[in-house]
Amino acid sequence: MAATAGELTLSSAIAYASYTIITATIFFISYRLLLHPLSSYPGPLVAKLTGGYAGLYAIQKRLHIIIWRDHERYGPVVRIGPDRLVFNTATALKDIYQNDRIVKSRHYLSTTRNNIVNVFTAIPNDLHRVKRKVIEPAITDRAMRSFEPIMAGQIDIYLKQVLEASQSSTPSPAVNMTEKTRHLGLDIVGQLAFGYDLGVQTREDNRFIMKAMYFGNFRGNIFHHLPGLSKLYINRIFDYVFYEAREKYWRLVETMIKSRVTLDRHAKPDLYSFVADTLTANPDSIRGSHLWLEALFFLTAGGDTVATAISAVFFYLARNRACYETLAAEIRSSFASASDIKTGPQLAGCAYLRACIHEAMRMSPPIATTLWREQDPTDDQPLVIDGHAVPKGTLFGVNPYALHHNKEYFPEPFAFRPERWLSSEGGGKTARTHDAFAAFSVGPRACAGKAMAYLESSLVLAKTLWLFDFEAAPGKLAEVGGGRVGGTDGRDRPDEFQIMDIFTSRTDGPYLVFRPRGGVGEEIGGIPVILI
Ligand code: HEM
Repeated sequence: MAATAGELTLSSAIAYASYTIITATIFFISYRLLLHPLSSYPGPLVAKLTGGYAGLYAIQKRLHIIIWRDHERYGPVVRIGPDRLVFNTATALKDIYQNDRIVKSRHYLSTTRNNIVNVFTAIPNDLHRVKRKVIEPAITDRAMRSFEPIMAGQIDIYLKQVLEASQSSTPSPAVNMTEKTRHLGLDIVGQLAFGYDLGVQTREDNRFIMKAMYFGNFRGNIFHHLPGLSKLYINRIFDYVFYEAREKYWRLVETMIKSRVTLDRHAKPDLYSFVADTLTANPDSIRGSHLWLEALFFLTAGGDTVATAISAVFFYLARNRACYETLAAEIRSSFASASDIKTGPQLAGCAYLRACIHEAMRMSPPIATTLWREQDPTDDQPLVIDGHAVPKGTLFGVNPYALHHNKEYFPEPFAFRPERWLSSEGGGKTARTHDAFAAFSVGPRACAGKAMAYLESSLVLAKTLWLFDFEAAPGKLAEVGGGRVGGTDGRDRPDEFQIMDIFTSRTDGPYLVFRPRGGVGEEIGGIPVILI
């Protein structure tokens, strides 16, 4: 039967549409593979075509492993998305992060509301300098010396709890160090921000903060890698699902600020005492104020990261007995009592302690995500990174986990060897090692809280080792935190402390069993430490 004119028109329209779609697809694929300014850079085929490659692994919280694997396959520069390059050398680290012609990627804004920014999300370098100058004095070495007694008070609570666990058989004496150090980290940063007692170590009621931070970071990391999502309806879904946790958290931060602004600015050695003149907040409209925005970031930056570093050291010490013995000997010969452990030449002289902290952060960085950067939009000069011309509009960065596992800088990258950080290894190797250390990033946008991170981790580790001996918990609990033999997701090394990359790193374990050291005649907050 002959086709009608209407049917002919419809089938021609379908055929026309199909040809158009096929031609556009072929053009799109050819462009991204052959004509795109980054087409000459190696990388997985799917990554050259779509940002979904990195996005998917970001959702799976293991993009750091994939980037490391891709560098092993494709070399020191990899095209990890249609418009993204990751580099894997110390030279690139310097070229990117210590370069005034480079700014943070525009996608940092996808985690802001109404484009109101804080020190972390300010994109232009001059705006960032202003913001950094405001908060930095609160976390310098000097500020830490005033804050140290308060930090030590919180650490005493942690030590008492470890002591109690060591003396109990029900519940199990095993302590989950991720949980313990995270509680401690939050209590310390609450004190540091607004002299506020969050009481996370001792009470349940504020522990929801960890969940709220988790979702905030995870969402932010997904948007860094799939920025289109932040503009879609899915953002509202995130808001809806996590509304309750976020709202509760925001109310708590409001309470913290309100209770602090009523006191004299010098009443406590906290962030507020440094920023009160510059970052004012009207008690009736705290949300959205600059003080509020800085506080939200400050609490996450300080509360989430140090715990990962400390748990990682515990994990690796429990599995590397020779390192444990060396560190214990250093600490126990440097101090006369646990209460002597404080900032000073003795603590600064504990080189092996510092080496253990470095080595643990090398293997399991507390921030393992690529910190994306781009050329300043106002700069029109050609940009070269590690000898490669990088077209404008490209996002680029170095992934800390991948660089920290690059054999060029760190032979046997999956072995815990604190000695690699000590000058006694000789041959100028340590300078090369330090040049490739990216845990705190480098340059003007590097971590402002380094002094606090080293102080907190040094005090916790040194005091713990002075007072206790410890080992991995017996049975299955000993495996928590490590990889699984035979795993196909890149997490197959039992002796590697696994991190879930959600911008900051999430961890679990290690579970440890503690034993108070005999004969040290020590007290923690008035409780005698007795060998049982
Ligand atoms: C082991 C612990 C820590 C690690 C590994 C770490 C790592 C980092 C990294 C990699 C950045 C750069 C982020 C980016 O470029 O997007 C950063 C920024 C920052 N960190 Fe830390 N951090 C730690 C602890 C702390 C602590 C305890 C504080 C204090 C509360 C802090 C405050 C900050 C601030 C204010 C920034 C923003 C700096 C700026 O943009 O100028 N950090 N941190």
